[in-house]
Amino acid sequence: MGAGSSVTPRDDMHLVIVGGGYGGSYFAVQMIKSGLCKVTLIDGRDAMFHSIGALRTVVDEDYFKYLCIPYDQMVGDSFTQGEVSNLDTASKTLTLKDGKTVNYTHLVIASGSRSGFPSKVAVDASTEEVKRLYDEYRKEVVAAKRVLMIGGGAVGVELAGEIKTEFPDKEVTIVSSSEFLVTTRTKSAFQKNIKESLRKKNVTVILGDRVSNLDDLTLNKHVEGQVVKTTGGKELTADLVVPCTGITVNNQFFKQALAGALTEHGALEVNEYFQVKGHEKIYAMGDVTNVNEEKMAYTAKIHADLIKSNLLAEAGGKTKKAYQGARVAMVVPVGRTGGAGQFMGMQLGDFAVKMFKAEDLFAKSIWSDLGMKLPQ
Ligand SMILES: Cc1cc2nc3c(=O)[nH]c(=O)nc-3n(C[C@H](O)[C@H](O)[C@H](O)COP(=O)(O)OP(=O)(O)OC[C@H]3O[C@@H](n4cnc5c(N)ncnc54)[C@H](O)[C@@H]3O)c2cc1C
Repeated sequence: MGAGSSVTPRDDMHLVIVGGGYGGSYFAVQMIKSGLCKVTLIDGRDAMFHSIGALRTVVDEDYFKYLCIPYDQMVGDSFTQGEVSNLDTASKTLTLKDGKTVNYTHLVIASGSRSGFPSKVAVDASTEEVKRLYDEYRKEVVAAKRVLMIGGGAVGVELAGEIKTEFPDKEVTIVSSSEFLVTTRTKSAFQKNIKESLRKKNVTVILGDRVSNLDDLTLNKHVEGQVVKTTGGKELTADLVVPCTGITVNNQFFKQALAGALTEHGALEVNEYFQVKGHEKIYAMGDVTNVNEEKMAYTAKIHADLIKSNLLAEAGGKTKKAYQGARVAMVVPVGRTGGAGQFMGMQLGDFAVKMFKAEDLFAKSIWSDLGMKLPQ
């Protein structure tokens, strides 16, 4: 039992968490600390991928040491490595790709989302593989004089900023079909600030125009002089074209079993306690849910805190709390020197963004939240 805890351990409870991203890892650490029950964290990787730092690693080899947070050091024997391939809700069994099975009494689905490299990596990519991927990709970036991002969400903007900060002589362009950068959930002052931040770095931004010859392009590889065409009639030349076009829910293993709770986008419908529709003992958190808010590590952690306190409340016969939603906190670095942010109704400029996030991309706080010592 956790030190100083008044929780009565439940020997009949086995809490299994699928997905050790920002939500699942933090939740596992907290639940182990609580001493309530046996906890198993399952992930296909050997280490949590700190995706917030992924784009810095594209230009800075040194950042790699913060990128992969080893599960064995984080949760010890409570970790099982393997990609979950099936869920059977009748027998309460998960099957892993290697055939191994894990039974649960309570299940938390925190399998998150995927997006193209270099913002995320495969569910089964080892730390060694992740290092190799970024080392190789850095060479593609170094070789390209002209880099073009397809998509002006947070990933397109941040990657443009990282490349321009490290390599000011490269031509960097963002093409976005949306008229908004990052997300429509931000105020016009944020839009103005982020555009100004990109302008100061000499990033070319084309909004409200769509790449029309995607199928003809070689993506994520240095190919001298590719012509990127847009529906607005532009022809742009780039030596590296990077897709930065949004996220897809990781739902393969529960698609069938939880078909009745899937939204049209494949996310899981949850109630105000994060219980999956129609399943009292199955919870979901983070990017995999249909909660109508920005998909963020920050909100995944708030979901985790709520599920934890409700499991403890339930065990102690106390009243559960309903989710009240999270306020938008959007801080987008444009390289390590600044960017734009919107936080608790305030607009943040270069200095605040640099101090709050841009310098270390939350490496210190993420490692520390997981009870880990930051590598030197
Ligand atoms: C470049 C970038 C910058 C970002 N910056 C910020 C930021 O500054 N602040 C912020 O709050 N958010 C930020 N985000 C968003 C944030 O990363 C996501 O919202 C967050 O990762 C969601 O956390 P999660 O726990 O739901 O899932 P994830 O972090 O996606 O983790 C899911 C985990 O599940 C595992 N998994 C999936 N399927 C299976 C399976 N079948 N079997 C076993 N394991 C499985 C995966 O391996 C992974 O470890 C950023 C994202 C990117 C890409």
